[in-house]
Amino acid sequence: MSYTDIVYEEREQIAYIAINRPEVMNAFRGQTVEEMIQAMTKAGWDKNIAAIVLTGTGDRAFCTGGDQSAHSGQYDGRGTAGLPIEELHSAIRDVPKPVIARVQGYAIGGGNVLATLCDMTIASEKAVFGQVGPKVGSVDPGWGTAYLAHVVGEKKAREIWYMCRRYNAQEALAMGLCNVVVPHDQLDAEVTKWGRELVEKSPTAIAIAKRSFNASTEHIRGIGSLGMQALSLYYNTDESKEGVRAFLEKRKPDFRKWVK
Ligand SMILES: CC(C)(COP(=O)(O)OP(=O)(O)OC[C@H]1O[C@@H](n2cnc3c(N)ncnc32)[C@H](O)[C@@H]1OP(=O)(O)O)[C@@H](O)C(=O)NCCC(=O)NCCSC(=O)c1cc(O)c2ccccc2c1O
Repeated sequence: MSYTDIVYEEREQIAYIAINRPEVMNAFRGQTVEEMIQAMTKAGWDKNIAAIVLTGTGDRAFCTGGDQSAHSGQYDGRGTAGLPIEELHSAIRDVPKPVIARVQGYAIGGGNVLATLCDMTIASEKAVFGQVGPKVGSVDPGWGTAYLAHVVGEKKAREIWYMCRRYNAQEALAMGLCNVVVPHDQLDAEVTKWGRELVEKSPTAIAIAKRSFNASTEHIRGIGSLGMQALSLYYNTDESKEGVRAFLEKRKPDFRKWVK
C-alpha cells in the first residue's frame, strides 16, 4: 500500500510510523487513521519486527489530534464519529509487540491519547503534552480519559481534562506520562537504543507480558465504544460546533450560549 498521510519505514527490525501532515501539526483525518491502522497491523503481525515506533514528522508536533479543518459536525472518515479511531486504538493495544511513542513536540488532544496508549513514551525536552477537548467541543470517552487515570492517577487525569493546560516534558515525566526525557538532539539515538534492546528480547515473553498488562484495563474498550456513540450525538450539537468554529476562527469559544 502506498501512503499519503504517513511515512512507514523499517530499520533494524524496528518499524517506524510517522504522521506526515506538518501543515496541520500532524493532526489526523479519516485517511490518516486508515493508513495508521494498516501500517500498525502490518508491522504488528510481522515476525521480523520487534518494536513499533509511532511519531510525527518535523519538529513541531507528534500529533495534535483530529484535524479541525476536516470536521463539520462529524469528521471526514468512517467510524461512529467520522474517524475509525477505535480501530486504531485497538490495533495499538492488540499488536503483540511494544509500541513506543517518540514525542518530539506537541502531543495534544487525540495525539495525547495515542501517546498515552503506546506501551512506552520517549520524549524530547521540547515535548508538550495536554488535552483540549472541553476547549474545542470534544472529549475522548474511553482510553483518553479512563485509561489516562490508570496511567497518571485520578486527580491528575481529571485536571488534565477539565483544565486543558499544557505540560512540559519534565512535568509529564513526573506524572508518569512518559518514561524518559532526553535532549532534543538525542531523541532518535535514544529511540534506536530502546528499539535495539527490544530486538534482543524474547518476542513471545513480551507478547504475553503485553497481553497481561492489557487485561486489567480491557473493560475500557467497552466504555470507549459506548462513549463514541454519545460523542457522535454531541458533535451534532451547537455547543460542540462552537468549539470547532472558535478554534478555526482563532477566538475564545462561548459554549454557555449554546447549552440546552
Ligand atoms: C497544538 C497547539 C497547542 C499549538 O498552538 P500554537 O499556538 O503553537 O499554534 P496554532 O494554534 O497557531 O497552530 C498552528 C497551525 O496549526 C493548525 N493546527 C493545529 N492543530 C490543528 C488541528 N488539530 N487541526 C487542524 N489544524 C491544526 C492551526 O490551525 C494553525 O494553522 P494556521 O494555518 O493558522 O497556521 C494548538 O494548535 C492546539 O491546541 N490545537 C488544537 C488541536 C485540536 O483541537 N485538536 C482536536 C481535539 S479533538 C481530538 O483530537 C479527537 C480525538 C479523537 O481520538 C477522536 C475520536 C473520534 C472522534 C473525534 C475525535 C477527536 O475530535
